[in-house]
Parts: sequence; structure tokens; C-alpha cells
Amino acid sequence: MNIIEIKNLKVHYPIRSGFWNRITDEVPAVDGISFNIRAGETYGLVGESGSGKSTTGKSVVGLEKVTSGSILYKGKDITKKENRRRLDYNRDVQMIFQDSLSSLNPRKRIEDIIAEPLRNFEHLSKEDEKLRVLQLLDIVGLDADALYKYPHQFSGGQRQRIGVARAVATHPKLIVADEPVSALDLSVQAQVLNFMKRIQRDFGISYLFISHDLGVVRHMCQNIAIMNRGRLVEIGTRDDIYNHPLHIYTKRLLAAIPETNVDQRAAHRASRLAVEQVYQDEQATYYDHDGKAFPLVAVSPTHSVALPEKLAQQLAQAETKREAQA
Ligand SMILES: Nc1ncnc2c1ncn2[C@@H]1O[C@H](COP(=O)(O)OP(=O)(O)OP(=O)(O)O)[C@@H](O)[C@H]1O
Repeated sequence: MNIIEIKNLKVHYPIRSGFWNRITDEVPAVDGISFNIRAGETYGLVGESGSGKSTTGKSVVGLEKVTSGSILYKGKDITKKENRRRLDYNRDVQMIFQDSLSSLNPRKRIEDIIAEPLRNFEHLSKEDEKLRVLQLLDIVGLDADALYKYPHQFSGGQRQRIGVARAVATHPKLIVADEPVSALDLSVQAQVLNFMKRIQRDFGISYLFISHDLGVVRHMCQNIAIMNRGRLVEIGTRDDIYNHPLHIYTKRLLAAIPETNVDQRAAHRASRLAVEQVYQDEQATYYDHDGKAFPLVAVSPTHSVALPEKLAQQLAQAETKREAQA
């Protein structure tokens, strides 16, 4: 069952200029994307900086005005404010941000930061509210003495835990996690990802997991969409994307994952350079004459790629042959 269905979503930002501050152009930050998130899954949205991931995430939580298209939740389009209100959408869908320092109010104590959504959506007595905040701190592995501290008194990883505690306070159905570990050291990244997984199991939450790094997404996501210049260039299961990538942009993101095995580094660098060369030389094959991605074409029930139909099928057949020979 799908928890969210995104259909042909567009978010175009106006560019104003001149004495009268008129709209002279627009930035197509999100340019007609469609994908579904299933209940209980972690769906990855991956692309380089500026590809439109955050704008998509903010549209899903209702923080960004949508130009056209729809986002369906329980069959209703929540790009319309009245549907968000009617469905308690702002309680059911929460967001975790990359920059935990600026997303947590520095003047508020942790108790008040975590209690804020409870005060907005549930009207508990003071005692019950405190009990809930203590339970939430416990869930994310922080001690009770955190209650009276301020965000700057915590490490980046601890602040991200506080952000998660606030996000899960109202028992949401979906959390949009926008680069939740990108600002953290590798060892802390693993801890935060692990407890995000645990919370998902315990609460039955779905995540829209936004990242520029296919290396991080591999351990979290069952299905992945690759975003480039406001469009989706490839959608597939983890196996489709990591083991049978078809679009050159996906291959380029995969080649950018650092190689940890020292013996493999030279070969990895050579293949990264080779992919980069194809990407530079074959823009006209992989993008239309405006430099935009083609519409997605399905090459299997789970795998779609943004290429002209014939080329998509040829590449998919070559990939099947390669796998059979391997
Ligand atoms: N408020 C805005 N007004 C105008 N243009 C914007 C606005 N917000 C984002 N953009 C532009 O929209 C495009 C997509 O931005 P977005 O932040 O969604 O990308 P992103 O993939 O999340 O990148 P990053 O990881 O760097 O945040 C970029 O070209 C960006 O400059």
C-alpha cells in the first residue's frame, strides 16, 4: 500500500528583475516528477546539489508552494491546504533537517523543543507532557538531564537525535529526512542511521530519505529515485540501481562512492574517469536538446530509466546479457 503518491510534481521558482521587480524567468527546481512511497519503507531520493531534492521534500511536508501536479495522501491531494487540515497531515508527516543547529531553536531548552509538536497537536497535562518528553529522550538514547539544556550544549549527532525525538513525538506516518547525516562524522553517521532504522521498526514509520550520497542510501533504502536538474533519471529497487544502473548520471553517482579497499583504488579511479568521460561526451544521448532528462521508460516492473524507448530497451538487454555471462 502506498502512503504517498507524487504525480507530475512541478515547483518553479520565479526570478524577478528590473525596476518593477517583474517576473522575467523561472527556475524549474522540480520539473514534473512522479513516484510512490510504500507504507513502512525507506524511499531514497538521490542527486547532486541543486538537483531539486530539498524542494521536493519541502513540498511533501507542505512547506513549499507547488506550481502544479499532486501529492496524494489517503487518496487526497495535500497540495491543497484544506485537505492537509482535514487529514491532520501536519501531525502525520514530519521533517528532519541536515543542519540540526539551525533547525533547533537555540533559545529554547530541549524540553520545550521536543514538547512543541505535542503542544500543537495533543493537549496533555504538564505531568503527562513531561513523561512523554522523557520517553522520547529515552527512545533516542539521551539522558533525562538533557531536558534542561540548550541545543549548543550537544554534539552534532546528539542534536540529530533531538531532531528525531521531536519528529516522532506525534507518532507520524512519514518522516522526510533531508540529508540527516551529511554533516556528521562517519562513525556518528552509522549510529544515527541505526537508530533511525530502529525507530522505523518500532513505530512503523516510512521515510523519504534525501541524500547526495548513494553510499549512505545503500544501507537504508528499498527503492531509490535518482534526481538530476529537477527531473528523475532513474527509479528502481536497491538491486536495480546498484547492480544494474542504466543512466549515465546514476553510474556517475555510483562511481563517486569512495573505494575503501586500498587494493581496488587504482581500478576504481580508472573506472570513475571512464564514466566521467562518457558523461561529458554523450550528453546528447542521455539528455534532450534542452539538456533535460527524457521521460521515464519502464524496462521492468520495478526499474525505469529516462531514455528514448529504443535505447532504454537496448541498454536493459545488454545489462541482462552481461549479468548472464558474469
Ligand atoms: N527559494 C528559492 N528561490 C529560487 N530558487 C531556488 C529557491 N530554492 C531553491 N532554488 C533553486 O532550485 C534548485 C533546486 O534546489 P534544491 O535546494 O531543491 O536542490 P537540492 O538538490 O536539495 O540541493 P542541496 O543538496 O544543495 O540543497 C537550485 O537551482 C536552487 O538554486
